[in-house]
Amino acid sequence: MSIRSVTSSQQQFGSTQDFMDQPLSPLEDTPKVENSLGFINHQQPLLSWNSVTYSVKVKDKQKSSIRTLLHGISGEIYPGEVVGLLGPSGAGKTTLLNILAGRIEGGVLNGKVEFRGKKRVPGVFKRRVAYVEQEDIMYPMLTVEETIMFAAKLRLTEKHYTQLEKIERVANVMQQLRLSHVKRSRIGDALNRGVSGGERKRVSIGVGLVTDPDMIVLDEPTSGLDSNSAEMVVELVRGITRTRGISSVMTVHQPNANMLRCFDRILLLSQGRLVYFGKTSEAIDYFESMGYPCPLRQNPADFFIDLMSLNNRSPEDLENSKRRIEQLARSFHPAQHPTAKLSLSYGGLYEPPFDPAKTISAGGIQLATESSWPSSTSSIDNEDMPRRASWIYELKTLAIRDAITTLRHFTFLSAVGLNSVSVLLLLGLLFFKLGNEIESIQNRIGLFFALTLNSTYGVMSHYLYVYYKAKDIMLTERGSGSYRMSTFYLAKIVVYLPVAIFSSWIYFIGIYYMAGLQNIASKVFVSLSLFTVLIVVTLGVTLLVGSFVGTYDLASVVAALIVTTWVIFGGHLANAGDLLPVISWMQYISPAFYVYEGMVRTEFTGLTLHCKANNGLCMARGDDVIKLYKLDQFTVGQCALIVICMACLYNLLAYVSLRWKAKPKYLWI
Ligand SMILES: Nc1ncnc2c1ncn2[C@@H]1O[C@H](COP(=O)(O)OP(=O)(O)OP(=O)(O)O)[C@@H](O)[C@H]1O
Repeated sequence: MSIRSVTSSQQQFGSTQDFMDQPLSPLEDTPKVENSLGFINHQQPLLSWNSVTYSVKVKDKQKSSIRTLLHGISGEIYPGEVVGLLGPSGAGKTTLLNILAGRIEGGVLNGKVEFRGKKRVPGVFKRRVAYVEQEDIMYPMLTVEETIMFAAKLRLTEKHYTQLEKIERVANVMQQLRLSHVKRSRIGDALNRGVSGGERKRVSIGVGLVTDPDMIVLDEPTSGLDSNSAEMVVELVRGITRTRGISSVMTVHQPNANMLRCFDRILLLSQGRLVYFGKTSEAIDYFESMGYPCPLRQNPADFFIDLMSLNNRSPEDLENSKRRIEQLARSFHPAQHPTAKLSLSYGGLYEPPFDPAKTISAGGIQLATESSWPSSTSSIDNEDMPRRASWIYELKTLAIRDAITTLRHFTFLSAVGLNSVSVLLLLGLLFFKLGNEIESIQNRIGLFFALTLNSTYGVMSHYLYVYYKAKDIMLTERGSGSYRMSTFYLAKIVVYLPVAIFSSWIYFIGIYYMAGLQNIASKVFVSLSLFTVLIVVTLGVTLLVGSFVGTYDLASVVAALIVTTWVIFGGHLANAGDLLPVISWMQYISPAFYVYEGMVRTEFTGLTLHCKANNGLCMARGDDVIKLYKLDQFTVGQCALIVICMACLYNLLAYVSLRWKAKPKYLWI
């Protein structure tokens, strides 16, 4: 019988026997490889945690106090085992999960967590654990296959894995997660149709799995999924856990009975306290022995969560539920509880780690084959092992990924293209054939102002948007140590800059010739170069703003303020030499000022203007215009040098700021 033919509402259990007697899902038919290691009791836990206590400072009505979110939680997880963390909302499931995954920030953490019986070494542990976040944060423009392949390229070193091995590994992961049929489909997002929610979640798992971890940690992998997709995700995790001999731990809000049966053990939390940690199959009997029998035909998970929840319906109910939770938390002692020590008992035997020499099929799916699944890297994962791919390989991989995502980003490219064409037409027609009359002075100056304005506003608004899209993914990937910040930053520059420059050159060159500015190669070159350096400065400032401002909305406001200040002090709106000393310094920190002055000087130098009427205001030489507008404070060479320095400075600051801000500050015990 297919598991999908039984919905959660149809599956009701009243006793341990009912609960365990239900037909197995196809994945539970996974053949058991003969155990050479003996019973699970002989195994060392992969991860163990002892008396974990976690507190944070909370501010309430101007008063700050310490709130303890976890109270002395202990436990362990063995290879081949799936543990579910259950509890009502706010019980501390995610907090505990993050501590186990080494991803907790802030607060005070006490206790002991050991990986393979030793204190965790952050660099090594990060590589051995795949953390699957609740949100599926991936590039929507990449296909399923590309997403997993880029993860493999970034996290499997060239030294230990050939390209062919990576390709085989990706194919295997897709096969295991039943993604092969959608491998060429894009991930998608709210605006672009992509794979389904369940498939997207499985891709997230695949991204972690492709690195061959010892443990998968999943935060609410079923949230937002329909019950069929949710069951499938949990079953697949269970199948993979078994066949590879890894460990899986996940938080699940309200698992239905089928999902619950996928957990070998469950850890029940209430108000940050351990209420039960033991075999799933024995939980009903345990609570019955405590005086809380599971009502007939109720989903055991719902029953457990009801037991652990505060009941706010009346003050009396609240008191009773508090007393119950207190009693349950006090009564449960892992050391005295046999099931908490026994660990995996699936079929009574431990299924050893995945044997690549065997082909294992589960639920009709071939899970792995000898030729295609290299052995775990655990044995070679020591301190001397290169942590990552080489710098240049990493840069190349990130740049290719950025190029693909940028070129497939239709909205972004349309906005950039539309901006180029509309600016070209608007400014080109507005300043068409300026001529050399005296009236053309204002138009020429206005044109250079408009060009600096657009290159700053346009670049900042477009690239801030794409950068924030990539930032969330970067933070997630940096959390698992996928790559260096230097390669991430340079890849962005390598990809964004040509797009920004090329799209800006289109209108700059078009407008230059439409307006009939001085057609001397050296002048065109100098103005175009100044304009280009301004784009580099703007991109640096954009990334700088993006690095220290948390949200895109706020960053847009900050960016607009910066560009407005640049433009106000850019030398066009107010005569550069006539500003009050108290604010005149601001023009010197505005790159637009130097670029504007440099371009105006280049254009007006050597320009002869024709006077129609001799009314005393006639300036026959462009050089006189430069003096009149006090745009002669710096030579063109000095202007160029200053903006080049600014381009280097802002990009360096952006890199340093990004590196500092995006560095995960996790607590380790
Ligand atoms: N950094 C923090 N500062 C203050 N309170 C926090 C912090 N982190 C978590 N909490 C609080 O601790 C409690 C446990 O949070 P946690 O997210 O671990 O619960 P949960 O069991 O995963 O809940 P849910 O199922 O709703 O996600 C919650 O009440 C939460 O508001």
